[in-house]
Amino acid sequence: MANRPFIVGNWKMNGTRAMLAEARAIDRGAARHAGVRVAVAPPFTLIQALAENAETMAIGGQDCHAAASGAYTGDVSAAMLADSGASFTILGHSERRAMHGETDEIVRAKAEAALAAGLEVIVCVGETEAQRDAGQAEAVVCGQLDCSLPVGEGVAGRVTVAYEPVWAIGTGRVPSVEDIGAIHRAIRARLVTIYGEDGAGVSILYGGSVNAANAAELLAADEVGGALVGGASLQADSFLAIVLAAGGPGEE
Ligand SMILES: O=C(CO)COP(=O)(O)O
Repeated sequence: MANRPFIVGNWKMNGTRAMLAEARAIDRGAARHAGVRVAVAPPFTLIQALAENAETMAIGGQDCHAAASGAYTGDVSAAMLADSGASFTILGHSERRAMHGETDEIVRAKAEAALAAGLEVIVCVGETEAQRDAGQAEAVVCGQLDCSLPVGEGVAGRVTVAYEPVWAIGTGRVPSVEDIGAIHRAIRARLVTIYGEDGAGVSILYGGSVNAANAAELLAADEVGGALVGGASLQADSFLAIVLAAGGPGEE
């Protein structure tokens, strides 16, 4: 059976307790669209408050440390995320790869730690504009999959891949539906190489300037199993419009 469409809001470094009402509105909307799996990844400081109030949506982190505990000032472990009520974490976002020097190897170590703590993982991959212009998008993305995905028995069922072309994040620019389909097909083929037949069941999300107006078209591209949404996830209205586009009419 195909997975439910998966729509994930990545709040990045946005949100204080003033956002709790918005989160509640998203959760109520998620309850009306049971055909869609809805999740929000707020900053660490809001995970517990959102998780305590969420009835339908899943709550996750945006990163975790690879170690279980220790002298890592400012970091948060996967077990701490789980303890706060998170059920998943995003890993290897391009902003962390670029601004925090996260390599594929670091992302894989974090993913292994997250799985060990009982979390699901959303592993992000994506090429820069220069890499796309050089015709390397597919090779870059497949290399990231090869080296940053966790592997092992039963792992594929707890992994989601998010394809986020770096040049489409926060820019309002999106690849053509054909280009999204082509790279998602390549990702699917690579997932099958990595995970065998279990790779066919891994959800692949598209991320990068997804909004209420373009969601239906982007979500219809080949092998797109949902969306990882930044800016448009910060308001319940625009985020729920994307959820609606993913699942068709709800009960409203
Ligand atoms: O990076 C993203 C989600 O992880 C995408 O961000 P935007 O939707 O703001 O482009």
